[in-house]
Amino acid sequence: MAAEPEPLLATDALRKEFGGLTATDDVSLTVSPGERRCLIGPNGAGKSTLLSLITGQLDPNAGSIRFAGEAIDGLSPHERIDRGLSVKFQVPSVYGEFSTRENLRLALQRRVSGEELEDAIVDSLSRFDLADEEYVEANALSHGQKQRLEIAMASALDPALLLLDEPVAGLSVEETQRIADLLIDLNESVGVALLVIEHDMKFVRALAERVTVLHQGSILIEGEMENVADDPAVRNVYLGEEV
Ligand SMILES: Nc1ncnc2c1ncn2[C@@H]1O[C@H](COP(=O)(O)OP(=O)(O)OP(=O)(O)O)[C@@H](O)[C@H]1O
Repeated sequence: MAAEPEPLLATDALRKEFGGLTATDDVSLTVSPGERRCLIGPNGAGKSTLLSLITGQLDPNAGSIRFAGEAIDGLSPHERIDRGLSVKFQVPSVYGEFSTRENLRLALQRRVSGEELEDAIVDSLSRFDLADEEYVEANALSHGQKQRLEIAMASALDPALLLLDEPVAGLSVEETQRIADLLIDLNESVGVALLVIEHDMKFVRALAERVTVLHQGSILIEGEMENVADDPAVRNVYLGEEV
C-alpha cells in the first residue's frame, strides 16, 4: 500500500496555558496540501489561540509543529511566513492612507519586481474584484472590500497555507458568498490550502471540505460538515444554535 502523503501542517499535542486556564489542550491537528478546512467552535473554545500558536504569535507550553516537512518550533512569525505559512488576522492590517494598488504593491514586492510586479498587481486587482477600487485609499473602502484587500495581501507571497481568522465577520450575505467563491477559486487555481476560523455556518458549509470542532481547548470531532453538524456532542456545545 502507498504511504500516506505527509501533511502540510501537523501540530503534535500542542498546549497553551494562560495562568490556570488551558486554552489549547493537547491539540494534534493536521492539514493536507491544498485542502480547505474550517475550524469552528463556540466562543472561548480556543480557536484564535491555536491560530496564534501556528503562526508563532504565541509560544506553546508543550507540543510541537511541523510545516512542509520540517519542525518550525521557535521560528518567528516572519520566518514562518517566508516558509509559506501566511495569515490574515481579525484585526485590520492594511495601510489606511495608501491606495488599494499601493497596498498590493507593498505586499507583492516581497516576491516579485519590475514588470512582473506590475503584472502581479493587475492580476491581484482582478482576482480579488478590486479593479474599480485601484486608486481608492484603503480607509475609504467598504468593510467587504477591505477584507478582500487583506486576503489579497496575505496571498501575495504564494503561500502553501493561508490562515484566516473570521474573514466574513460583519459582512452581508452577498459579500460573504463572494468571499467564499473567491477563496474556493484561489484554492482550486493555485492549490493553496486554507485553514479558516469562522462562526458563519453558511460560509463554512460553502467553503469547507472538512471541519474541525474545538471545545474547551480540545478537538471534539473532525469530518465533513454534514456529519459534524448532526453529531449530538456538537449540538450540545452549541446549545441549540444553528450549526
Ligand atoms: N492573552 C490571553 N490571556 C489570558 N487568557 C486568554 C488570552 N487569550 C485567550 N485567553 C482565554 O483563552 C480561552 C480561549 O480563547 P480564544 O480567543 O482562543 O477562543 P476562540 O475560540 O477564538 O473564541 P472566539 O470565538 O470568541 O474568538 C478563552 O477562555 C480566553 O479568555
